Amino acid sequence: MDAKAAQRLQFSTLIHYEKIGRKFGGSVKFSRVFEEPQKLRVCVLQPATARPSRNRGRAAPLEVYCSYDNLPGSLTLDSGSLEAPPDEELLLQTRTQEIEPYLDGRCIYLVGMMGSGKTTVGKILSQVLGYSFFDSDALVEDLVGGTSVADIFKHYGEGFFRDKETEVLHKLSLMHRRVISTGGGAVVRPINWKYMHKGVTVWLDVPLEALARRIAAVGTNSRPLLHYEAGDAYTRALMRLSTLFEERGEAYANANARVSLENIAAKLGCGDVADISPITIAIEALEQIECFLKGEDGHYAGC
Ligand SMILES: Nc1ncnc2c1ncn2[C@@H]1O[C@H](COP(=O)(O)OP(=O)(O)O)[C@@H](O)[C@H]1O
Ligand SMILES: O=C(O)C1=C[C@@H](OP(=O)(O)O)[C@@H](O)[C@H](O)C1
Repeated sequence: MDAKAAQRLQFSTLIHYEKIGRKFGGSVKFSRVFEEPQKLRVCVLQPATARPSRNRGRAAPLEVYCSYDNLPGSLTLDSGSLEAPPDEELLLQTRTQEIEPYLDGRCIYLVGMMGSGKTTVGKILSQVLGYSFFDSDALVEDLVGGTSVADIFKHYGEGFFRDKETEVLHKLSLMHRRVISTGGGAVVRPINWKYMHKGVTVWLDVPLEALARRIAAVGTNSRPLLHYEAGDAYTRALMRLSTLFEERGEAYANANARVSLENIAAKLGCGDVADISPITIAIEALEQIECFLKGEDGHYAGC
């Protein structure tokens, strides 16, 4: 290492890292330009003593080690506190252990608009809870001899689909230890709420623009209610989702717990809800479920 570089490395203030924030996977950025950046090696470690906090987003101490390629060993340049994402998997498990006794085997029903992540988040929750996962759309398809949702709408109409959906929810209401991803429109029939309220209902509340982006990315083949509008895929999805949300917004609010991606983004200080991982959403769902369940027992924790 040349003398100039060595001198620089002695100043811990040399490195100004910008906080990692909620960019999952994280990165450390330097505001200084190093003369030979290609030779600089930076290693950021989370010491074993830094346990994931109950409070996501809280700063966890990280150690920053720097060395130059040609320097044997590494020279500790700086250590301090960076906002780093704690180990989300571990946090998910911790939160699960905390809520499971309160859940007492009750099913979890995820409700929300098409594309809100009910299936994605539902699978994570079922896995960590050791519950079985069911997708009510898939159960309706089975009930109609393996006919796809799109074909059921096409050949038999929406009313027929809704009847089958109610039948499926009735059957599920007699079961325990299941996480159920419901269809986006399951909330419109009051009878469905009677069945779903046998378990705990959770509304995944995602901004419509984010939903439209997701749906535009995967297409609308499996979602017949999005087939009608003209325009590009994003605009079509957004227009149709907006109309549906006007009709259903209030119905979603019947859920026992609400997981708002906008609220998560605000809590974690991340600008775009698209940066919120399904695991983070699952953790928030567990926290909101816990609030609801503790409230039921008279020990309201404050959500
Ligand atoms: N947190 C997330 N961030 C980004 N994309 C997501 C997230 N959750 C789900 N998705 C994607 O959005 C699409 C719809 O998700 P899905 O779980 O099928 O929603 P739903 O079951 O509510 O219709 C899928 O392509 C999925 O990969
Ligand atoms: O919002 C709706 O009315 C629907 C949502 C779909 O489920 P997902 O929310 O799983 O896409 C499916 O049940 C059907 O296409 C109708």
